[in-house]
Amino acid sequence: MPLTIVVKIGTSSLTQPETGQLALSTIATLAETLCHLRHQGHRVILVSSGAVGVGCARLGLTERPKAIALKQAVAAVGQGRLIRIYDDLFTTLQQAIAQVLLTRSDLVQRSRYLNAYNTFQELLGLGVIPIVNENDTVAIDELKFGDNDTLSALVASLVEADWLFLLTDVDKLYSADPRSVPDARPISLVSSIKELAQLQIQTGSQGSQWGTGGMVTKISAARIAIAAGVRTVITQGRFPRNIEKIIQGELIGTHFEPQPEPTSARKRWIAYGLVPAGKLYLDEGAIAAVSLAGKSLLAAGIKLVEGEFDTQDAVQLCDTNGNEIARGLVNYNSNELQKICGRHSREISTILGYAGAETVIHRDNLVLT
Ligand SMILES: Nc1ncnc2c1ncn2[C@@H]1O[C@H](COP(=O)(O)OP(=O)(O)O)[C@@H](O)[C@H]1O
Ligand SMILES: N[C@@H](CCC(=O)OP(=O)(O)O)C(=O)O
Repeated sequence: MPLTIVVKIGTSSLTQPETGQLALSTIATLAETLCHLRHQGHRVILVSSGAVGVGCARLGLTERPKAIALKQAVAAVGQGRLIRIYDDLFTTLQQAIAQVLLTRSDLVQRSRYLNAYNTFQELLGLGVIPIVNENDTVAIDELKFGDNDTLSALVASLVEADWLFLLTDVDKLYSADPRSVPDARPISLVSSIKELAQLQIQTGSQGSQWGTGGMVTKISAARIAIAAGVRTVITQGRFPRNIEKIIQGELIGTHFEPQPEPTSARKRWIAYGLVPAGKLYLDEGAIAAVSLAGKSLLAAGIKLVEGEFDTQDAVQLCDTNGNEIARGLVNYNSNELQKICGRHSREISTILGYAGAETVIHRDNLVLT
């Protein structure tokens, strides 16, 4: 059966750690592997980092720039070179590729989200391998994926992929960073989001010299993907041929089993496509109603409202410590909610002077995170 496979490769696997130069043999083997998967009839998307790393090598910069404008300029230099290298390799293998550069705002607006979906379907239907990266040169801070682990999970969720491979410079996930904790325990299988929380994995604060997110963004990417029903694997980028072995059933790397009942596409868009504009802090009764009983959120259970937002914006629902439990689309703006929070639904029309919706967030627009 044809599978949809998303492969994400990080800067740490694309470049040589000592020099920052491209790891050509890895990239060539990756291209061969992806072509092989295409020949077997599978639909393949590559999410490739490396624009900033390659741009730095091209310009002789010895470390990743911190200033935003410089990073954006460097990415513009690197992305062109990166795609040229991919195009040369894939052309040799007679495989068409496409460059797809996305920003967060492309997934925020529902019409653009659906448009991105249609474009991916069209490319995959044509047998093309889309090569995706964040459009670093124009992305602004508030509307950024920030890291390609998250981007790849959102793409995998968008196209409802069967597999997401996160290729990196460690062979699998460990209980702690194996670089600083040599006896960290390797983890081969994570069978649910609940188990992931119980494992209490230590990730340290950052990734390798050229990587951005480290393991923390891979774990949150895995959560997004498995909620969408995508089997996710963290494995070593230096051995791209392992992808085929893994699909054939070998337990290489760390596998995250997909949730048996994936969240619907619209709810995934609410949870991960949209950027939340505010926070609602709930009391215990409201948390139980929303998270255990699957009910809508009423004004009475809201203790505090944070941020400025409009009707139909996405907000985070949190416990009193600020831990997020859900996201949803609000039926009231932040000014209205300041006035009605903690109050019974029947009081709303008197407080506001007009009749509003009975629920603050209807359960159809609410998704547990
Ligand atoms: N619990 C952990 N298990 C494995 N690796 C970890 C863990 N915590 C932190 N790391 C670090 O994450 C790094 C990979 O992240 P990163 O450099 O961002 O890679 P990439 O460029 O592939 O996205 C590894 O080199 C490793 O040192
Ligand atoms: N978009 C950036 C990559 C961001 C990123 O997530 O990098 P990495 O942690 O190496 O996967 C680039 O192309 O340099």
